[in-house]
Order: sequence, then structure tokens, then C-alpha cells
Amino acid sequence: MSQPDKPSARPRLEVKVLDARLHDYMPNYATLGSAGMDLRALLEAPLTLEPGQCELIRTGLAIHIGDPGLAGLILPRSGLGHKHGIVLGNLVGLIDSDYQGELMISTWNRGNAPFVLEPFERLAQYVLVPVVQAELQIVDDFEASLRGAGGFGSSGRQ
Ligand SMILES: O=c1ccn([C@H]2C[C@H](O)[C@@H](COP(=O)(O)OP(=O)(O)OP(=O)(O)O)O2)c(=O)[nH]1
Ligand SMILES: [Mg+2]
Repeated sequence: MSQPDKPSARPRLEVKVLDARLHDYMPNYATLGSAGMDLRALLEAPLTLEPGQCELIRTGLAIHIGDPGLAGLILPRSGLGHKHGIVLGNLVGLIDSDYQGELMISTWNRGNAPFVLEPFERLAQYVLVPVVQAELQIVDDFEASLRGAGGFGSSGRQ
């Protein structure tokens, strides 16, 4: 594409700031091409996560997407996950378009060393994605496909 960094029209999402300190730390896209906005840990003091420990961490923000054609994803930050083993207890957070509560981050230390999470540290990222809702239609048989029911490595490894 000739202008890969050209910003496209952005949906406008309503956000409630549940803790006034967050006004100084509102999520944003770090670069024009960033897919996610970083979410910060709303903590009163540093929190030590022991190896294997998982805690639900507040973000202080509620985002109402309001459009069933969109959803939010909470994803780990790659640096925290790869270098420090700080990932999500639910692996991925899926935020429904009608959810109006506070965004919470299930924070899991899957590593071998304690990790100290600092107040307002960027902990995870929020990605807005398109969603298609489906209707299920019950049938007795499918029209045959090339793959059929083959899966889980049925095509080999090479
Ligand atoms: O990491 C997450 C995952 C979910 N949520 C919120 C938003 C989401 O819309 C709601 C419900 O999430 P989900 O449907 O994944 O959880 P559930 O266990 O099925 O709960 P529920 O019965 O409320 O749907 O919880 C978060 O704040 N953070
Ligand atoms: Mg659910």
C-alpha cells in the first residue's frame, strides 16, 4: 500500500474513567499503525506476583462498545509475557459490545520468579475487532468438503 500509515476513520467509543488519576494515563495508540492501546494497572501500591499467582487487576476504565459488530480483546504485552512470564489467566480477554463494567485484567505470573507490578504500569493491550454474529441452522449432513472431518494434524507436519 502506498500510504500504510494513513489513519482510517475510527469508531468513537464511550469510556468512563472510574479513577481520576487515569486522566493522566488514558490509553492511546502509540504509533499510527498500532493495533492496540495499552491498559494500565490501577494499583495503590506495587504488587508482587509470586510464580503461579494469578490476580484480577483493575484498569479504572469502563468502555462501552455498543455495536454488536465489534468486540474488544485484551491481549498480553509481548515483552512482559516473553521476558517476565506475565500473561493473562484467561489467555485472552473477550469484551462483549454490551459490557459496561470496568475492564479487568486477569494477570498470571506463569514464570519462575516473583514479578513486581507497579501502579499504572502498562500491563496489557486492548484491541477492537470486527465480529460477525451467526445463526445456527441444524442439518443432518453437510455437502462434502475436501477436508471433511480431518483436523488436529491430519495433514502431517511437513
Ligand atoms: O479479561 C477479561 C474478560 C472479560 N471481561 C469482562 C468483559 C466481558 O464482556 C465480561 C464477560 O466475559 P466472558 O463472557 O468472557 O466471561 P464469562 O465467564 O462467560 O462471564 P459472563 O457469564 O458474565 O458472560 O467480562 C473483562 O473485563 N476482562
Ligand atoms: Mg460469557
